[in-house]
Amino acid sequence: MTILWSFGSVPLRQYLDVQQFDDDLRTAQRAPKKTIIMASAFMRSRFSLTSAVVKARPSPTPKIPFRPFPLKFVANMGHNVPKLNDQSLLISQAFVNGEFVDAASSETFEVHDPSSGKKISTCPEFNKQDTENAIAAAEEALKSWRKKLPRERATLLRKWYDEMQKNAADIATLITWENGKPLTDAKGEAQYAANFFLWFSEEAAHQHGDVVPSSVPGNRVHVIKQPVGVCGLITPWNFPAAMITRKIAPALAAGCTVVAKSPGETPFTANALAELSRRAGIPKGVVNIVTAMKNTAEVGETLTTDPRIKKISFTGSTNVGKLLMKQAAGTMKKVSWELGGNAPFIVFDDCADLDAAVAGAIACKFRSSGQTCVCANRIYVQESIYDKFVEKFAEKVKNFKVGYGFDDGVTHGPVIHDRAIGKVEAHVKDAEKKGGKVLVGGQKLPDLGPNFYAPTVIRDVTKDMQVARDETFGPLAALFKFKTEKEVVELANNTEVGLAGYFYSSNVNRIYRVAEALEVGMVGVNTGLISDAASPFGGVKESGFGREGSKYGIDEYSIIKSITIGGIENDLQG
Ligand SMILES: NC(=O)c1ccc[n+]([C@@H]2O[C@H](COP(=O)([O-])OP(=O)(O)OC[C@H]3O[C@@H](n4cnc5c(N)ncnc54)[C@H](O)[C@@H]3O)[C@@H](O)[C@H]2O)c1
Ligand SMILES: O=CCCC(=O)O
Repeated sequence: MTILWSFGSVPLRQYLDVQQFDDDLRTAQRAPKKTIIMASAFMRSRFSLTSAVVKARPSPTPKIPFRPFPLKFVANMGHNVPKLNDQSLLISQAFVNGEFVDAASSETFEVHDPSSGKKISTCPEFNKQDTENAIAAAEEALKSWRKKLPRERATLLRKWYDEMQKNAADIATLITWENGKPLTDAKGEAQYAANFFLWFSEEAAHQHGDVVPSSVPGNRVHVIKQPVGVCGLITPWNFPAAMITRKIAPALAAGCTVVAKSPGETPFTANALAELSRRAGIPKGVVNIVTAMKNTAEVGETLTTDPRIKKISFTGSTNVGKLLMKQAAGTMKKVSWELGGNAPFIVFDDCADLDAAVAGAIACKFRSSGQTCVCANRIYVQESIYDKFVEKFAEKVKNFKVGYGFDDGVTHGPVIHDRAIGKVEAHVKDAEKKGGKVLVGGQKLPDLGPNFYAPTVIRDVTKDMQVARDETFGPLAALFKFKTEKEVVELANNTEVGLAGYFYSSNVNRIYRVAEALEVGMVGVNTGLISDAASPFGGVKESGFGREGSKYGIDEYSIIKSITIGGIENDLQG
C-alpha cells in the first residue's frame, strides 16, 4: 500500500504530474502533518486516481469530517470548456418579440459554472415592466399564430426539431457548462428535449374534436379544441433544455404563444433554443424567453397575475408551486404543476434478476447526481435479499467517476449550488445520528470544486429519518429494509407527495396489485427510467396535477368548446 502525505489544503488535482507527486511525497514525508491519504492502488496516470481510501489522521480540528469513502474519481483538468461549434449560440440576452434584448434597466446577473464556480457570462435582470413587454409581444403574436393551420404549426415545430438535431452537440455543451451534468447525460437530454418538438409536431395536426349525440330534439352538438391563449411557463435548472421544450412544444402545437421564464442558474441553453426557433422560422412574439435571478419572484408574480396570461405551467418545488397557485387564482388561470417527489423504489425478493434491480436503482437514484424529481429517494429492499442488494449496490457506486462534466469517463458531476449541498449534508448527518451506516461517500469533495458531494450510500435507514420524509434532490441513496408487500406499500404511500414510484418483481399478480396501489402519477416496473416524450409525465397529491408529454400533454394548453346548433328538423323536406 502506498502512503501519500498531502498537506491539508493541497488539492489532489495537483498530482496530475507524476514527478510533482513524487516530489511532494518526499516533502510531505519530511513534514508528516495533517491529512493522510492512503491509496490502495494509485494509478500513475496523469488523469485518474483509482480506489482512493481517504482517512483522517488523528487531529483535534480536522478541516472536513473525513470518513472512509472508497470511490473512484477523475481529477478535473482545470475546467476547460470545449468551444461551441457555433459560438453565436452563447447568448447573454433575453428574447422578446423575435429579438435578443437587454433589461430596460441594463441590470444583469452573473451565471456560474457549478463545477468550477467560474463565471460563464451574464443575463438581463428582467423586472415587471420588461416581462409585461414580453407578454404584450406574445398577445400580439397570438392573433395570427392561433389561426395558422395545425399542419403549418406542425411543420414549424418539425423545423425547430431539425435545428436542435443539427446543433445537438452545442446544446449538450451548454447544458454541461451551466448545469454540470456529464456530457453524455447532456447529449441524452438534448435528444430528449428535441423529442418534444418531434412528438408535438405530430400531435398538432391531430387535435380532433367530437360530435356529441344531443338529448334535446333538433339540437346538434359539436366539440372543438382551441388554444387557451398566452401561456406563462416557469422551469427549473435540472434539465435546462427538456423542461422548457416539454412545455413550449405542446403550447405551440395547440396554437398558444408563450412567455417562458428560464431558470436563473441555467439560462443559456434556453437562449440557444430561442435562437434556433428563429432559424426554424417561428414567427416573432410566439416564443419569448425572459431571464431573471434576483427579480425571480417579481417576474413570477407578473406572469401569474397578468390578466393577458391565460395559463401557467410550472415545474419546481411544491412550496413555490403553492405560492404561484395562490397568485394565479386571482385571475382564474388554467394551471398545471409538476412539483417535488419522494419516489419509493421497491425491490421484492421475487425480482427475477438482482443485478438488474441494482442497475435500475442506480440509474434511477443517481441520474443527474440525484437531481431529478423522479429520482428514487427511498430504496426499500425485502429483508431476505437486503444484505446482498446493499453489497452489490455499494460496489457499483464505488466505481463512479465523479468530476468535471467535460472530462472523459466522468459519470457524475456536481450538484447545482451550495444550498443543494447543504440539504444532502443535513440528510446524511441526520441519518447517521439515528443509526444509519454510511457505506460510501458521506462528504463533500472540495478538491474537485465548490459543489461536489461524494455519491453516498447509507444502509439501515428507517422511517424516522429526515430522508424518509423529505426529497434529498442530491446524490444520497437511502436503503431501507422491509418485510411484507402490505407494509412496504403503506410506507411508500406515507408521504404528502406522489410523483413517481418503482418496483422490481416477476410476479404478475403482484405487478398489477402494487402498481395500482402506489399513490403516484407514474410507475416504473422492472425499470428505473420512465421518462419519454411519448409517456404522460406528472404527479398526484402535492406533486401537482396536469400531464406533460404524450397525447395528453396538448390538452393542458387547449380549451374545449361545445357548439350547439338548434332547430334542425329531423324529417327530410319535400
Ligand atoms: N416535477 C418535476 O417535473 C420537477 C422537475 C424539477 C424539479 N422539481 C422540484 O424542484 C425542486 C428543486 O428545484 P428548486 O429548489 O430549484 O425549486 P424551486 O421551486 O425553488 O425553483 C424552480 C424554478 O422556479 C423558479 N422560481 C423560484 N421561486 C419563484 C417564484 N417565487 N416565482 C417564480 N418562479 C420562481 C426558479 O427560477 C427556479 O428555476 C425539487 O423539489 C424538485 O422535485 C420538480
Ligand atoms: O426532474 C424532472 C424531470 C425529469 C424527467 O423528465 O425525467
